[in-house]
Amino acid sequence: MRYAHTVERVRAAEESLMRRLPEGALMQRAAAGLAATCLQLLAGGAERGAGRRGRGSRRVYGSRVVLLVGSGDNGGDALFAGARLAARGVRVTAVLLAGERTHAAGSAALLGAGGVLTQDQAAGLAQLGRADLVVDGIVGIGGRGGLRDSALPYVRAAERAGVPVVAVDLPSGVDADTGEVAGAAVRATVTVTFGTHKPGLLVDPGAQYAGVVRLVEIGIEPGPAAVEALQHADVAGLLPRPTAESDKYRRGVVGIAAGSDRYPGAAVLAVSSALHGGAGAVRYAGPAAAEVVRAHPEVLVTQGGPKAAGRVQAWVVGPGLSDGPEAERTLEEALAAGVPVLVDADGLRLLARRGAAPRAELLLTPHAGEAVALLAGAGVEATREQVEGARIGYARRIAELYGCTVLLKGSTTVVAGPDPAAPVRVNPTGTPWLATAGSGDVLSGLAGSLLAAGLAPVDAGSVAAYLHGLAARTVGEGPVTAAEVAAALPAAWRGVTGAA
Ligand SMILES: NC(=O)C1=CN([C@@H]2O[C@H](COP(=O)(O)OP(=O)(O)OC[C@H]3O[C@@H](n4cnc5c(N)ncnc54)[C@H](OP(=O)(O)O)[C@@H]3O)[C@@H](O)[C@H]2O)[C@@H](O)CC1
Ligand SMILES: [K+]
Repeated sequence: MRYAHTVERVRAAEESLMRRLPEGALMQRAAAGLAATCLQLLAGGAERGAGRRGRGSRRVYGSRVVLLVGSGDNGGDALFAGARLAARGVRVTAVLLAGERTHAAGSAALLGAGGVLTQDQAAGLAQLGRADLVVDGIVGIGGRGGLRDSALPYVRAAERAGVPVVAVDLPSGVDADTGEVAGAAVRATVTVTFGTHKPGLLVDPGAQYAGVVRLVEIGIEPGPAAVEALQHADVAGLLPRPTAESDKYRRGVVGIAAGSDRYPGAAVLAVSSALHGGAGAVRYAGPAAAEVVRAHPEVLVTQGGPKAAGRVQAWVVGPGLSDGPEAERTLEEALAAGVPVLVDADGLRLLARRGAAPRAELLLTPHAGEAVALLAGAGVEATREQVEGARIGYARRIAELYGCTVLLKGSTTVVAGPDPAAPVRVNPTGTPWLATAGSGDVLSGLAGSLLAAGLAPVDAGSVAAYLHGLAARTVGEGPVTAAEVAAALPAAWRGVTGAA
């Protein structure tokens, strides 16, 4: 598992550790880790961005590094790392954005190692134009709001230079706790973060600015995490494994109530994905029964609603369900079945109209637009942009309002359970190619299968998102169809369990 902690927890852990260490020891650990990454990039390491200087900048000695230095310890880290680089023969210029308020010991260390300090904008911009690497030490976990205007010309010049940008702790302008970006932020090639990940590095939009994230251990123990991201081994541990005694009922039977005369394809995709998602059997209830059985003869179908379908261990209700009294009845019957229920797509809009009625075994899988409808159903106004900009907070909010688990789909999918003290899961395997028609139906069928197999809603949702992303990548880097993603699920599954 990869964990991320709030600024509050990082600060508390830092204070407790600093009391036991000589002054400045933590900053030296941070600076050493930061300098190591910079040296690797200058030497032409694997993460090097599109350097326009080619072979010439592969040498460390004589290369040029510009530090953008703000008023706090984030700038201090940059200055001490700069001193280490200067000691290796790098030509280091620190552009001081906060004048007199710059970290004094850091400035002295850089000067002592042969580096240069400047507060002159023209000189700073000229240096950026010649840099081989830029270090963003403008602001770290002490930051509030987006980048300030005074920093913008430098950040733009660094972008124009087209050289690697290393963010210190987090890209300046990204909110450490939420990943929100108010206005502009630094776009980093690599972010070197200290002690623990910050939530804003793992969730979009912040994650998009962070580039490759490297964690430097500095010895802090920040306690319970705010955010966690599954890794292969975690997923392998959560996936159900049939035993010799397993029959289809023990493996889990999932019911799919999806599709309509207008949208039969949603039913076929959700069923296809449920079949590939490890369920012992799939039952289908709805008007697309003929299409479903033609595509998947092994599925037990009924034209009626969930009540007519027979026993299942979980229901998926909503994809392509359309609107109207029949759709409403379908949702009611699934909710009354007394088993875990995943509600998606049209089902979510119907649920929003009924308003919040807390149910722990419910898993809602909205995208941002459906999240807005769910919020409105509980009397909370928000726009799509607001939801997309602050995913963790809104997923938590809907989970709290509806007393259930919420999987908020999007550029970073996040899963929040009803317990506000538990960490939110963010999915690390997403790919923009998954933003394709029918992709959500595939995710629903898979998560429903996992619910039927007995996974708790948070696990079913986060494991499904993980495999869904991996499956898309398995198909290849490039356009994928939802049907291809569903077909690639077994390979993604094997990739995870085989690697564990
Ligand atoms: N925690 C740890 O374990 C360790 C932490 N370490 C390091 O310390 C860093 C935290 O340092 P910090 O506390 O000095 O805060 P920091 O982020 O430098 O900001 C300082 C000042 O910036 C200002 N400011 C605010 N918003 C702004 C904006 N948008 N744009 C521009 N400026 C803005 C604001 O001052 P203001 O101008 O508002 O008066 C604020 O007071 C941390 O990220 C890590 O790098 C490591 O050394 C080792 C271990
Ligand atoms: K920074």
